[in-house]
Amino acid sequence: MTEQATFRIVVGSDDAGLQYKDALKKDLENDPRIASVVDVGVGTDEHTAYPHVAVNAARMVAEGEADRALLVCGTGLGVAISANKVPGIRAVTAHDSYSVERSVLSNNAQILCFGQRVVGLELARKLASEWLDYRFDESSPSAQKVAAISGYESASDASGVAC
Ligand SMILES: O=C(CO)[C@H](O)COP(=O)(O)O
Repeated sequence: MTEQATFRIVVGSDDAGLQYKDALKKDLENDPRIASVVDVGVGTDEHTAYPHVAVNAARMVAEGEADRALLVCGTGLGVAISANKVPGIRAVTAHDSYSVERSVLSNNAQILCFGQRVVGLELARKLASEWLDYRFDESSPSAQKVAAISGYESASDASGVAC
């Protein structure tokens, strides 16, 4: 039975991540688990710095225009740091299978970041594919820990949420 297309994905990179972003985008466009792919750049010969691309993508997720984002820069670090500035966003850099799994199952992260200068393309493609199979379980023990993260975002509750 064909799995129902569920994810609306946004992809983005700086020029250091362009090659991987384009390769991953092509994979996603051919993946039956994907409903739509939006590319927020960069394009060829475009040199927008990673914070702007990452925040644009993260805002789309935070505002419900996309379900998840896949971001690439040289290390995968700058795009994650930038995306995490958007309230409600949990972005991680992960280059191994276990971390990718836990980024969803433990952290309910909506954004996965890769470093084109760090991980091989074939591994990145495999990790992106695995990532699409994971769904956060709101009834799991991890849910209250994720809620605690969100609690620290609230200006009115600087002490956070106990768990
Ligand atoms: O990896 C990057 C940011 O984390 C980016 O692709 C390169 O940044 P730079 O070293 O500041 O040029």
